[in-house]
Amino acid sequence: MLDNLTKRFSKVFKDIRGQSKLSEDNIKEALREVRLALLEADVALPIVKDFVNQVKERALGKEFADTLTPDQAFFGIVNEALIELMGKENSQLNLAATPPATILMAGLQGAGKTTTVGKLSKFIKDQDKKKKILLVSADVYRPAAIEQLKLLAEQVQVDFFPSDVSQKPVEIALAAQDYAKKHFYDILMVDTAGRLAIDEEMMNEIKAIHAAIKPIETLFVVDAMLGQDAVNTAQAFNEALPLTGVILTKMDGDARGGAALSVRQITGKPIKFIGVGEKINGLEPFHPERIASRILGMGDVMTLIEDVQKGIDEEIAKEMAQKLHRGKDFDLNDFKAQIQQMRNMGGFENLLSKMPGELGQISKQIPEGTAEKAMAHVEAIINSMTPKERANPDIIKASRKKRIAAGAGTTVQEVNKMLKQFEQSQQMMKMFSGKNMQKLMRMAKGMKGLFPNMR
Ligand SMILES: Nc1nc2c(ncn2[C@@H]2O[C@H](COP(=O)(O)OP(=O)(O)OP(=O)(O)O)[C@@H](O)[C@H]2O)c(=O)[nH]1
Repeated sequence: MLDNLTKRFSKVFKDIRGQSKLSEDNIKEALREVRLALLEADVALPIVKDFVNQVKERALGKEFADTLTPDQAFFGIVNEALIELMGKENSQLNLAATPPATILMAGLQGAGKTTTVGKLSKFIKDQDKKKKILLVSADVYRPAAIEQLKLLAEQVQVDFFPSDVSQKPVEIALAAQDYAKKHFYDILMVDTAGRLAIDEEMMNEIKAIHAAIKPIETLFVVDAMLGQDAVNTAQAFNEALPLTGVILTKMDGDARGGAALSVRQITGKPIKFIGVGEKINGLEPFHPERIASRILGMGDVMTLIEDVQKGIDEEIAKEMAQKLHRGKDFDLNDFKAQIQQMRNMGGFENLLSKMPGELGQISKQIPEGTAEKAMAHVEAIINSMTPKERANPDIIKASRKKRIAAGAGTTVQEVNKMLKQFEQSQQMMKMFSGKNMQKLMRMAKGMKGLFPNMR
């Protein structure tokens, strides 16, 4: 996803690195790279021009904090401009209607509409299991489409309102809405027929459905891989129907990213979700700042954290199973290795402070150097133990504790405190092991490339 853009943008900041300040002359090449990156991504020329001008104006017109190097300042400007281009913040699904909150899905054939109805039902259910959802297909031209939706409804365990090809689309939608009202559904999702291209008949049909059921959300589903074409069809639909949002599908296959960058600017409507795979859980809310972060090679830290959080239970379960299997616990040798790895990534505080959002804020509350000092202290104590003691701290007797303390230049109390803390942190350290560690390493590498001054 967005690989080409990320590669292109990695070149942008190289020329500025090492400069003492930003000037018209030394940002020229970087601006040219930004322009090329966006054009290659299939962003429309007027948007590209506007974007480059804005970045230029901001780069030359602002005083920056002394703590920022010019490349960091330029990076910040580009990041901000990308986020604004994509609509600043995540635009959530609006379900604030007298039930049922009706969602109408529109789009061309093969865009991924039906699949997205299934994914969206799962997304809503995952957030609130109690939500009662009803799905209906008004696609009377393809019996297979009705069947496909029925199967999806079974898969995500939501209800399905049957329809058949002899009925009129508006009648189907109205009957489903009536049924949903009478049976107290929270949400009704109406899937509609797609065509190969925009034609008047299809537009009239969907306009009639829209007028009849008055949906709270009218979502346009479009294949991101179509680039500018995706944006143009979204615009055409938007002129015929008051869209409330766009869902870009197949972002997993879209290395260019042009649609994600231009939909908001051209249609004025937010991208609410992106499709990132064929599977039923392949749907993510669209967060402009996270996408900007990916484009700029920073990885998607927030989604990474969510993944890590989601992964904890699984990790602990796996670790427990392995422990039972080999009869070995996470020991001080592992603990020391983890501290070392953390240091290789630039240190715990450093990592934390480079993370955007809430985590970045947390780092400001920790007095500088505290975490690093504590880690160094712990490491010194571990270093003065024998390998056997590290593997099994329980064998450490009082006399040995004295010598360990002396070896590390500390007291027995400190050794005891550290052993207690170690016990408590065993669970936490597992979070930074295996798969999660690899993810964090990748993220840290991305940051190091952009901030060469980082420790
Ligand atoms: N890789 C990938 N494939 C997707 C995504 N979303 C949908 N697809 C695939 O795109 C194809 C078309 O999806 P459908 O849901 O059948 O498309 P549709 O818009 O309902 O098509 P019609 O019913 O013909 O209008 C299917 O093979 C889906 O698996 C996505 O986010 N990523």
